[in-house]
Formats: sequence, structure tokens, C-alpha cells
Amino acid sequence: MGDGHEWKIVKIPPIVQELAANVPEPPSQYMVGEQDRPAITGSGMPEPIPVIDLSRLSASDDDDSAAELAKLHSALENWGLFLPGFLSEVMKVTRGFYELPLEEKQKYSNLANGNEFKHEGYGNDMVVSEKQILDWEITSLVLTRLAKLLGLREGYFVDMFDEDATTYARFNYYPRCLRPEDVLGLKPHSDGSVITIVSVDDAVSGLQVLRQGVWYDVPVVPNALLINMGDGMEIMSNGLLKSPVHRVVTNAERERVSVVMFYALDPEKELEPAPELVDDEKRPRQYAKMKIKDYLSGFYETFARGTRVINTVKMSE
Ligand SMILES: O=C(O)CCC(=O)C(=O)O
Ligand SMILES: [Fe+2]
Repeated sequence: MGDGHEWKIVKIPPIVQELAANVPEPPSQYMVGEQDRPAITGSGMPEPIPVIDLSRLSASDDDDSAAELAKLHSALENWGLFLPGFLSEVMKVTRGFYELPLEEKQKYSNLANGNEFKHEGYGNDMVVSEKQILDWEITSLVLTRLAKLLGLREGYFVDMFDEDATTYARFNYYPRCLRPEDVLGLKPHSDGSVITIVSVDDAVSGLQVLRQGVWYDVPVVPNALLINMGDGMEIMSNGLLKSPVHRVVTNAERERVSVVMFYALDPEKELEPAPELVDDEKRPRQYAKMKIKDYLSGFYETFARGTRVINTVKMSE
């Protein structure tokens, strides 16, 4: 995750997109073992993944926002993720951003030191940046509400994202695969971020989430975003919020894409439960302290082996 770590790659695999274009059947190393075979369609849902209205969530303290906060709480307890009622929200946040006073908007300026042009930021040529800022606006709103939900100071999580915090975008492309029952698009994992925003393919499903040992399909909602908790949030919340294990199955008929924004902390910072959420009697500390950059380097290694780095910092009961 852009932490400057260099990876020793044992063998460089072929680019899957090229492979898919040239060979009809996936080679054997892409086939998962018998016990890991993906059921291409997940099980029927015990209840739908909630759609949360972010504008209600941000309303001043009234019944509406309390009800929405309760809904968010149960979404995260049950799924670790939720769908923000999105399109109208983006319009609102966009409008809100442009309505900010000039000096506020210029905090996001695409000019460094007043004269060096950056690719991202507010200014005359603001192409990529708009979405980035909106994503961050949404992320900080959610982080504020999560802090409140956990009984922390509202700015608790937002303030942890200092200027060295890393935002990392991943563009996933899953080619068509003739053996979807044998080949996964993305192995089961939880994200190493604090929070992740996913813009999923608006037509092709594939993302599945694990809940109590059962895989469920995350439904395709056109133009929707999906927000999920990452390991950083599970650790900082001392396990009160869970970072869901998810995977992507392949599809024999259609290719699929997704764009994922991971919000992670400064690699030099330590990751550990918020002291306010640790209580030696009622809720002992569940995770040991670890430097973010060590966590992230462990992340890639354990991901490659199909295990979870979070298990390495879990305290034994
Ligand atoms: O493709 C997706 O829907 C999810 C991708 C994902 O989980 C990831 O990139 O970490
Ligand atoms: Fe993920």
C-alpha cells in the first residue's frame, strides 16, 4: 500500500487479462482446492445489506439521525459493510462542496505552494480529484458517525488521518472465466485499510461476503457505492466493529470491474485499540500493537498464503 516496501516476487504470474484472452481454460494453478470451491451464487440472505441514508445520518441530532445511526450499527454488526444511498448523496455532497467558502475549497487546491500544479485538487482543471474529495467527504462523515456510535469523541478517527495517511486506489478487472466453479477472482481476505469504499460493477455481481461461515452475494445496485470496514477499524474499535472477510467469484459470461479506495493511516503510526474502548474487566484489549507499515507488509504475505494478518495480532483469550 505505497509504504515503500519492496516485495520479493518468487515468480511473476502472467497478466490474467492476457491469459484469459489466449487460453480458453484457466491453468491448474488458478484452480482452488476442493474445500474452497466457490458456490457461484451465494446463499439467500437472512436480511438485506442495509442502504444507509448519509444525509439523515448527518442531520443534526434528532430522531431521524438516531434511527439511521442504529441502522448503521446493525449493518456493521451483521455485515461489516453497508450501501450508502448514493447518487443523490453525491449530488448533495458535490453541491455542499461547491457551496463552501473559497478558502475552505482551497484547502483542497490543486496548486502546491500557490504555483506548482498537482494532478488532484480543487481548481480549474479538476478531473480526477472531484471524486477523490467526495469520497473523502463521505469517508470522514462515516468515520465521524462511527466514532459517535462507539462512544468516542466524534473526531477520533478523522484526526488519525494526518497528512501522511495513505489513500490507495485499486482498479480490479476480472476477465470472463470458463470455470467459475473452480477459479476465484479474488481470494478471501479482509482489507488492511481502516475503511474502504468500493465502486462495484453496476451490472455484474461477484463480490461475496462471509457471515457466520456462509458466503452471501453482495447485490448489484447500479451507481451505488459500498463501504466496508477494514482491519484498522476492527483493531481500533477493539473488535466492536468487524472487518468482513470477502472474496470475488468469477463469471463465465461477463467480465467485471470494480474501483476500490482504501483509506489507511500513516505507515509510521502504531495501530492499536482506542484506550477508551479497552476495559480490563469488561472488555480486555483484543489486539496487540503493531506499526502500520509492519501490518501492511504482513498483509501481503498472509494474503498470498490465504490467511489473515489480523490473526497475528489477536490476543489469546
Ligand atoms: O471487486 C470487488 O468487488 C471487491 C474487490 C476487493 O475486495 C478488493 O480489491 O479488496
Ligand atoms: Fe477487499
